Amino acid sequence: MADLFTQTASTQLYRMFLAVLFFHTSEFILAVSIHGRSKVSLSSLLISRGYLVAMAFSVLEYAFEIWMFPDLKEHWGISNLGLVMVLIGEIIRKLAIITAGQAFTHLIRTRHEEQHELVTHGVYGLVRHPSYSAFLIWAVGTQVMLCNPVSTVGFAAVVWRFFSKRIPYEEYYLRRFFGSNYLDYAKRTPSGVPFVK
Ligand SMILES: C[S@@+](CC[C@H](N)C(=O)[O-])C[C@H]1O[C@@H](n2cnc3c(N)ncnc32)[C@H](O)[C@@H]1O
Repeated sequence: MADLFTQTASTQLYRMFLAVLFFHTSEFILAVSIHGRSKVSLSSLLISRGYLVAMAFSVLEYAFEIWMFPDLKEHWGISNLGLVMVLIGEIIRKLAIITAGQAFTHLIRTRHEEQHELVTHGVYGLVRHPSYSAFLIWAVGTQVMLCNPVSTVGFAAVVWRFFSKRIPYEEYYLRRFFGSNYLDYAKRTPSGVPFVK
């Protein structure tokens, strides 16, 4: 376990800690500034039990591998690629939240509210679900950054599965709210999540 205190481990784990802290804190601050403190709960930090289990697993994987296979963590090209993915994911996600503004709710709307307008500009002109594409890139990036092979595949599979179910549900309501406008938008704009139409 002394291996956990090497320069490599402290740099990689510190980057991971900063990435997670920045992601959730900025998510919460943005939600409060867009919707107001009274409408934002701790769930806006996007921390669920499943998420905590996945993060704990990734740290355990890291500890095990740096102990048993320390050379695996010395692939700095891969680790830095993960850092770039984390930064790209952050930027796209925040652009999506700011672009959608009031339309961006952490819980999927199932009732149409008068002020809810269809957003098709900015990053929403490139893909229909920019914040989900961004989260997928961010989450997988955290594991690439740690050079964690098992969690890289695991995070990709779990996050993809989550969005592959969430997108049809979310779009069912968007079609009800915006009718042919949403259908036209969906025809010309990809979902942004691989293999989800
Ligand atoms: C967590 S946000 C995610 C938005 C989008 N799926 C994304 O990945 O950027 C979910 C909320 O955004 C709303 N929403 C999603 N796409 C939208 C759009 N193009 N215009 C307006 N509201 C949208 C949904 O009604 C839902 O309440």
